[in-house]
This record gives sequence, structure tokens and C-alpha cells, in this order.
Amino acid sequence: MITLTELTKRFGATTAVDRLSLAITPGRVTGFLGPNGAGKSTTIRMILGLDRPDSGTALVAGRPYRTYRHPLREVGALLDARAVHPGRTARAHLTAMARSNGIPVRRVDEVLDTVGMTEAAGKRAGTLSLGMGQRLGIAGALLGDPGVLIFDEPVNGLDPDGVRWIRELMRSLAAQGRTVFVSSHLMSEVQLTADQLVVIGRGRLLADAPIAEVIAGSSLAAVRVVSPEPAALHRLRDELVARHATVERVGADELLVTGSTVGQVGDLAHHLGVRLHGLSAREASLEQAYLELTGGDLEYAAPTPSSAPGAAERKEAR
Ligand SMILES: Nc1ncnc2c1ncn2[C@@H]1O[C@H](COP(=O)(O)OP(=O)(O)OP(=O)(O)O)[C@@H](O)[C@H]1O
Repeated sequence: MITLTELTKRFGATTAVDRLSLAITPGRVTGFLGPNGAGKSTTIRMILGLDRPDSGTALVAGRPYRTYRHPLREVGALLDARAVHPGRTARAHLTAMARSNGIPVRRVDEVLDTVGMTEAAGKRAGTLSLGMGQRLGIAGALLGDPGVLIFDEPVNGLDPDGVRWIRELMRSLAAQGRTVFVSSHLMSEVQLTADQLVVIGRGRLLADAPIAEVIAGSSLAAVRVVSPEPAALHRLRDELVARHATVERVGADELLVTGSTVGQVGDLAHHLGVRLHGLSAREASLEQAYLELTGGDLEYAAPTPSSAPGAAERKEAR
């Protein structure tokens, strides 16, 4: 469990993290999203005791990271996988980590096996490919068998096999009852991996909810209703509007409803005796929901290509 309470960090005039309060719970993968400069890395650095909060607290299993004598046994982290002495072999790197954290050295071979690096154990870190370097970083995170794991952009630069491997590893770590907290900019990947989402913008909490709930909150999420009876459909529309749903009529036999769930619309149709030929959810993508959430919270907003000055002229000139 990771618990943040009113966590705040300023760099000069910039408030990088602004009174952030949340609990990241065990047994699931929590995705950590936000635009560039939103404060994700700063939050992670404070959890790991690498930055000091100006106010508020970040606790791992109830205590600040810095108060643990052997922190690697409590929390494993993958931050910058290249931060390894390039001349050391993978095994020597992990052995040094184990010794300084009171971890039995036999764990080194276990984690090398877990990350599929047994064959590459004797290679120098500086000669490892990006994917292998990432696996070594993950081996280090797993070394102390910690209950909490934090991965900052773990799939950056990996090939599809590596991406799938990390996804499955994170899911299995969560299934073992660990707390898995992972930051990413890849929405499709987060959608496949995470159960819970935490979204921040300009250091503030924008969402902390199950992924399905975040997606359902998008304005593009809707319920499609089809009925062969236009008059009955009209009645259904009036009742939905009275319940504060937004209803668009799409042809004589179809409605598109936002602000209600499939269950609510189905129950109401049943209650009103409206015969239905179709009732289905139109799902938004996580990317759409995310863009709506963070739209106003970009640190630096660039114009979209179509609204950039000169775009219209260029189109006309073609
Ligand atoms: N050491 C520092 N000194 C000054 N400003 C900093 C420092 N570290 C971060 N910042 C600022 O704090 C804000 C949050 O940065 P942070 O790196 O935490 O964001 P992020 O969400 O991790 O971004 P990205 O997705 O680009 O990695 C930004 O405005 C950044 O410029």
C-alpha cells in the first residue's frame, strides 16, 4: 500500500505536486497518467525518498521510505534502467544490491531466472540491449521480494514481445497481492494492464477510479437504443430527458443516450413497456476519456495541426 496525504512539492514558482491525497492499494495494477510535466516523476521520487516533500507525506506500507533500514525489501522500483555501472556484469550488479540490502545472495539467480536473463548474467551492463537493460532493472526491483512495486515508463522503447512480457509480469505481481504502480504515456498499454487509474494534471488529482469508470465518464460513451415503435421511443426519450440524460434522435427508430448506463435505459424501457430491437453500449476509448480529463491541464499546450496558424492556407494551396 502506498498512501499519499496532501503531498506537495514546489520548484521555485512551479508547484510540481499540489496537495495530492490518494491510496494505491494492493492486489491490482494502478496506472499513473498525466501530461508531460504533470508531476508523475516528482510524485514517484517523493515516494522513494529521492525528493523531499514541502508538505504532506508519502508512506510505503505505513512508513516513509527513508525510515526503512532495508528499503528494497519493502519497495522495488524501476526508474531509469540505464542507471547501472556499465562495466559491471548483470550478476555482479544484482549481487552488490543484495549485499547492501541484507538480501540472501541466492535471490540473484532466482530473479535472473524470473526476468529470463540467466544466459545473459555474465554480460556487462553497458553491452546489454535496451530490452535486456530493462529486464535487469526489473530484476533489481524484484530482488527484495517487495510488496510494493513502482515502474516509471517501463515499456519505453521495447519491442512488442518485451511490452507483452512486462504487461504479464505486472499482472502476475498484482495477482500475488502486491501493490503495482506504473506510470505510462501509452494509453492502449495502460488499458490492457491496469485495473485502477490515477490521473494528475499540473500536480493535482484529476481522477482516481477503476479504468471502466474513467472510460464510461467520457462524453463519447453512449447507449444506443433501437425500437420499431417511433411513438414509444418518443416516450422513452421524454422520460430520459426528465432524468437528465442527453438524448439524440438518430432516425425514426434509434436514440443515442449519454449520461445513462445500458442498465438504466433498459430498465426504463421495460418499465414504460417500450419494445426494443437493440440496446448496446458505445464505448469510448481510454485515450478519449483521458484527453477530456486532462484537456485544460497541459503545462504547455501546442496548437493542433489543423488549428495551427497557416494550416488552412496550406490546405487551400494544395
Ligand atoms: N529538479 C527540478 N527542478 C526544477 N523543476 C523541476 C524539477 N523536477 C521537475 N520539475 C518541474 O516540475 C514539474 C513536474 O515535473 P515531473 O517531471 O514530475 O512531471 P512528469 O509528469 O513526470 O512529466 P513527464 O511525463 O514529462 O515525465 C514540471 O514543471 C517540471 O519542469
